[in-house]
Amino acid sequence: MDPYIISKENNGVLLFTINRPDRRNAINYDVMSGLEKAIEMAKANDVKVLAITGAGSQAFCSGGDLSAFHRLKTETEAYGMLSRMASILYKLLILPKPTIAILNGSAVGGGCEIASACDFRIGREGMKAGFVQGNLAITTGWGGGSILLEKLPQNIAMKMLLDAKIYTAEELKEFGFIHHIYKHDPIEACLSFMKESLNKETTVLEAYKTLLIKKWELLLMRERMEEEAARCALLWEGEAHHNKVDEFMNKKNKK
Ligand SMILES: CC[C@@H](C(=O)O)C(=O)SCCNC(=O)CCNC(=O)[C@H](O)C(C)(C)COP(=O)(O)OP(=O)(O)OC[C@H]1O[C@@H](n2cnc3c(N)ncnc32)[C@H](O)[C@@H]1OP(=O)(O)O
Repeated sequence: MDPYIISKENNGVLLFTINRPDRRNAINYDVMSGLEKAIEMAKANDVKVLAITGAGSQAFCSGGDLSAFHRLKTETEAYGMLSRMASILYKLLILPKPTIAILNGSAVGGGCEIASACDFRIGREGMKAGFVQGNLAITTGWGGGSILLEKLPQNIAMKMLLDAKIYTAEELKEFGFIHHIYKHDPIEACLSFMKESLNKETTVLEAYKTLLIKKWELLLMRERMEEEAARCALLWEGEAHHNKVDEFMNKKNKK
């Protein structure tokens, strides 16, 4: 099974689907490459919006693939992976087209970071999400913490990061993390949410996105996301983190 699917939907929507439902759409290096490719493809003239979702109905994305990344032990090893994804999420943040995350199911850890890098987030009724990194004795490491602090009121963003809790769709909507809760088909929901924008000329969409990109540049987002990756890498090599990941792996192996 391909780890990701890139498809052209109606009305100029390019859809990137993380296709690892049996791993709850966890991110490995193949998915990272796929996302990078989709971001490049979204720059084409016939693409108006880039949408990101996960395969199946259980998860949008469960963050970094703990099986694949478990072998990264040192700060340097972890930094290579974290910094690569932070650079991809920065490219997503500054894509000159509107972007939307369709949260078809749970979004945890790095899954929330990917969603945060998109301009809009819609969630399926009953979905849950949370920045759970703190429970693994690390922080956000893909730049998503810095993004969240700019997109949500500071007190709400800090509470979400510090508490590392999982929230319901209703709570997430109240926080302003998701902008709409849908009930049925995810693609239909995306097309409906983006309907008015999709009617506009690509040049108009790009021009507005350029205003936003200027803001991200002034806020030094690239530098801040890189620093976030570096700080997370430092915590990554700590014993506390490795113990927490071992707990997750042992639970999984005992099943
Ligand atoms: C590394 C980057 C870092 C960052 O910078 O942000 C992070 O992303 S840290 C966060 C890492 N993610 C997690 O801690 C989440 C772990 N997963 C879960 O909490 C749950 O799986 C879920 C996402 C809430 C879904 O729960 P549920 O629907 O009950 O499914 P299962 O737990 O039974 O999982 C099914 C299957 O998938 C495997 N799985 C799930 N998440 C991951 C993952 N992140 N990496 C690798 N594998 C994952 C899980 O082990 C099960 O496998 P099997 O037992 O073999 O079926």
